[in-house]
Amino acid sequence: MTEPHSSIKGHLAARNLSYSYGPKPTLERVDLELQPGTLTALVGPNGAGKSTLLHLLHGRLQPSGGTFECGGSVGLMPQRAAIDWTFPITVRDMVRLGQTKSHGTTTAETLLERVGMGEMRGRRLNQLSGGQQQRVLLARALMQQSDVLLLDEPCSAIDPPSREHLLGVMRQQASSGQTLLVSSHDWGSALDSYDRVVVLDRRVLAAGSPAEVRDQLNDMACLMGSHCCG
Ligand SMILES: Nc1ncnc2c1ncn2[C@@H]1O[C@H](COP(=O)(O)OP(=O)(O)OP(=O)(O)O)[C@@H](O)[C@H]1O
Repeated sequence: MTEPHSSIKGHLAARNLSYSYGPKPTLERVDLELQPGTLTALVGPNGAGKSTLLHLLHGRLQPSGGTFECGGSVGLMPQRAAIDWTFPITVRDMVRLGQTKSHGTTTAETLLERVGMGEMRGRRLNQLSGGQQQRVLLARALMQQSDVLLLDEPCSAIDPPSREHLLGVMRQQASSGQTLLVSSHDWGSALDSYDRVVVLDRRVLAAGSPAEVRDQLNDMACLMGSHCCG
């Protein structure tokens, strides 16, 4: 007998998902499928609805239409701007706040080492640079040990070596079976860091491997009369 998708750990499927903050729809009939152990980029212009989609999938917002199902737990790494960095705690305590399982098998120290912040575990949050804040947020998100992890712009405002480091950590997570969906402003060859890419602008405009998505967008631009396809 075929196993229903929703019971497969780390599988997530959304069908016709819609959401509006006001009279104008923010998301319209979004379909999305994430396979276990994959790293997917969610890209689109400012205001495309990327954060809104992540909050729907995390259960913080209720969809106005459509359904989604997920096999297992869902964690979220919020945008850096959503955090009060003046809160008077250390880096290590901040990461520990991510622990949602009472018998978690990983420690804040281990995760801080993985994101390259081991030596800064005793620092106060208000002493961190933007890139260091992103590393701490990733470590805190990994503390949740969720089956699916949604990351809201984890690579914004960081230097290229830090981006490579964080993407390397995300890739290791996917290799060990976690499903990751990463909202990003990456474009061009930077998309090749991901297994799959979903392009969102209120609706899903394209989805597939990085090469397939580039082709789909090129075809669309050609249909609209742009000169992109040479
Ligand atoms: N709490 C809110 N109340 C009303 N409108 C909102 C709210 N949050 C977001 N919006 C609007 O919904 C739309 C989608 O916003 P969202 O933050 O999901 O987009 P995004 O793709 O993540 O953008 P960015 O890349 O700039 O972070 C935008 O027009 C935004 O102004």
